Amino acid sequence: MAGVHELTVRYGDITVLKNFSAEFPDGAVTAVSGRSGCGKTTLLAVLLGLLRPASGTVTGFQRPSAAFQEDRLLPYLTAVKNITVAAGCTAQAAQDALRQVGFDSADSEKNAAALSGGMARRVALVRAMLAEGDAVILDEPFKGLDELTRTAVLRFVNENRRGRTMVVVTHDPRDAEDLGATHFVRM
Ligand SMILES: Nc1ncnc2c1ncn2[C@@H]1O[C@H](COP(=O)(O)OP(=O)(O)OP(=O)(O)O)[C@@H](O)[C@H]1O
Repeated sequence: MAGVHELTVRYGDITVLKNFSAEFPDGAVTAVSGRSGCGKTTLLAVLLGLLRPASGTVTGFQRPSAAFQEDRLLPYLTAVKNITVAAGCTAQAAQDALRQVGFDSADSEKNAAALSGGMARRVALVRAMLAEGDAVILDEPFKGLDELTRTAVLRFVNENRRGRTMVVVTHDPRDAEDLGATHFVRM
């Protein structure tokens, strides 16, 4: 069972998480919710090993992949390259995946810096889903996507989860349901 135990996280003098514990069952989808600013993204950063807690332990999450709200793409690589470099897949696999989430071949060859916000979001999600690893961590994956695009992305995520443990931050109960969440963490 992956999880965090008695986690305390600080930014300077500000304590964001204090003795926080949660479980993320292996192979299940866990939806994480809570008011804005309560520390959801901070929790994800700890799960990914990007942020060191002041105290507490993290178990599981040996090789997680992630898509953050701000996408974190390499701006001067194409959409396809952003995926192949990080996920270690072929260009063909990246192109096929991008097509499934609504890209045409010209968009796939644009630099990330030239993509719209919703396109960059989709590249980041495809990258996270195609990456090898034992867990997938998604922060508000459908935020700002129109309904048709959301449907395509949702299908792509569900078809490419490969039974991995997934942690999804979302305010929307519909996201949790559509992703098949069976566990819920309220922060
Ligand atoms: N790098 C940082 N330096 C200082 N404070 C930070 C930093 N990152 C986040 N915080 C603060 O930590 C708190 C939790 O932020 P976090 O982004 O984890 O919240 P959240 O629950 O994900 O919010 P939202 O739902 O709005 O995305 C906030 O008060 C935020 O201002």
